[in-house]
Amino acid sequence: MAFSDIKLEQKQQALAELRSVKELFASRGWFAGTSGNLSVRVGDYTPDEFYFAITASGKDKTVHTPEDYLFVDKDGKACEATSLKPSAETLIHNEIYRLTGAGAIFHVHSVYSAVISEWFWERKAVPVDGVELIKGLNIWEEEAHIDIPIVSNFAEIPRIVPEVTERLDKRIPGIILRKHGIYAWGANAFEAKRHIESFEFLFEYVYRWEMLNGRK
Ligand SMILES: CSC[C@@H](O)[C@@H](O)C(=O)COP(=O)(O)O
Ligand SMILES: [Zn+2]
Repeated sequence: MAFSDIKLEQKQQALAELRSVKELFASRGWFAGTSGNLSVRVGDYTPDEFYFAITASGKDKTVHTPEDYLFVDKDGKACEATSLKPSAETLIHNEIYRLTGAGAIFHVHSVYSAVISEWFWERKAVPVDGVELIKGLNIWEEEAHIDIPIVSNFAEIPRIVPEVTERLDKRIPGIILRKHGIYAWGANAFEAKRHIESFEFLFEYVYRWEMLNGRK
């Protein structure tokens, strides 16, 4: 399927979803200092051909402008003539879509995710035990244990991609970049939002639990 074959309404819907999620996350203070990026996939999917709308790089995500988003292909290249640059982290979105076929991917920076990713860096995963909001990740076993993978935060994004390939766990709809933030995805924007909110809750829980226990 060529990008031009995708219906205009579908593209407009993706942009409307991005706009409303961006506004909500901004109201929570999740885009400090222009950080964070969001994307929603459009059209049919195969691992070799897909398209998505993504936030343009370096924008103030607390405001709406006509230059907030652009469409890119499976290589992260713009689908239409534009002076906008896609997010600097577009290749991470590309790899997550390629591996999972997700419908939306959201990335935010939070102090809790950054602190606990460093705290658990040696084990390369944040462990969470039996917390109810694990069910928000669509994992329904009682007293489930999950390990949320952490990958390196290299300045060159292409160096991060192979770690995402290696560490992404299809049962867990998220991956943490060390001292950076969370990527969460889902079949659509509704699910990706539920996942990122659940992760952020779990990070704060784990942080507070570790503090309470005075772990060394
Ligand atoms: C300004 S700090 C954040 C960036 O380095 C990056 O991690 C980020 O999340 C936003 O980059 P962007 O290129 O705007 O998508
Ligand atoms: Zn980031």
